Amino acid sequence: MKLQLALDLVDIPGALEVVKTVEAFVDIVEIGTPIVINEGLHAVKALKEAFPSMTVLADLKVMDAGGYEVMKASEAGADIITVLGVSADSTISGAVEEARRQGKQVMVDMINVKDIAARAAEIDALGVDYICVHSGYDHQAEGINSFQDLAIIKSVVKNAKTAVAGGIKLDTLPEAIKAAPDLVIVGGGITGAADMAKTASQMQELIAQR
Ligand SMILES: O=C([C@H](O)CO)[C@H](O)[C@H](O)COP(=O)(O)O
Repeated sequence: MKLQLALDLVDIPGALEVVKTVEAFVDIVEIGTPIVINEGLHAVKALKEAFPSMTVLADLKVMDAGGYEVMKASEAGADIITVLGVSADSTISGAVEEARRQGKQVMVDMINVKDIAARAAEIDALGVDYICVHSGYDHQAEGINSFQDLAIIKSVVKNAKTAVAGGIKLDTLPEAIKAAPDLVIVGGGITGAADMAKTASQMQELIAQR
């Protein structure tokens, strides 16, 4: 099981500063959607240039033109690009085809998918690399988490790796770990901690103990 740090509410210098602090304790760094909106794919490029050996995920939440957007993110240095599970099969397949051409990976974000089991099975058959259940900021504000959805996708997904995201903190991480995803994604649970490195290191310890 791997740990992904999601960077959302920072600018490029702020993102690089956080990664410098926690790089020893995270496996993947995500340039989150808010950063992409504020800074564009320059943020992906800056992170990859500063940390060339780090796996970088661009959280573009692609909804259309999957092939083109995966191509642009790949050119900027992204290793993994997110596409929405609610988008058309052709968008997801286009993203997968382009990712294969570029030697990159596609993560499908299941945010707002109504029938998680049925859609996860369909998406798994499209050859994506990761399927991620995600309680976004708006759902988190309503008190919704994704732990139950994680158990559901674990029961239907045969090929893709599974991931979980959305409001995970040090105290709720054990619940996520229990369902054995391949990847746990944490944003504010690390970036909002008083000691980011200590928190990320404690998270890795919990993951190692499973
Ligand atoms: O994808 C995210 C969100 O939709 C904002 O774009 C976050 O990166 C994801 O939820 C992880 O961050 P936390 O919820 O703060 O752990």
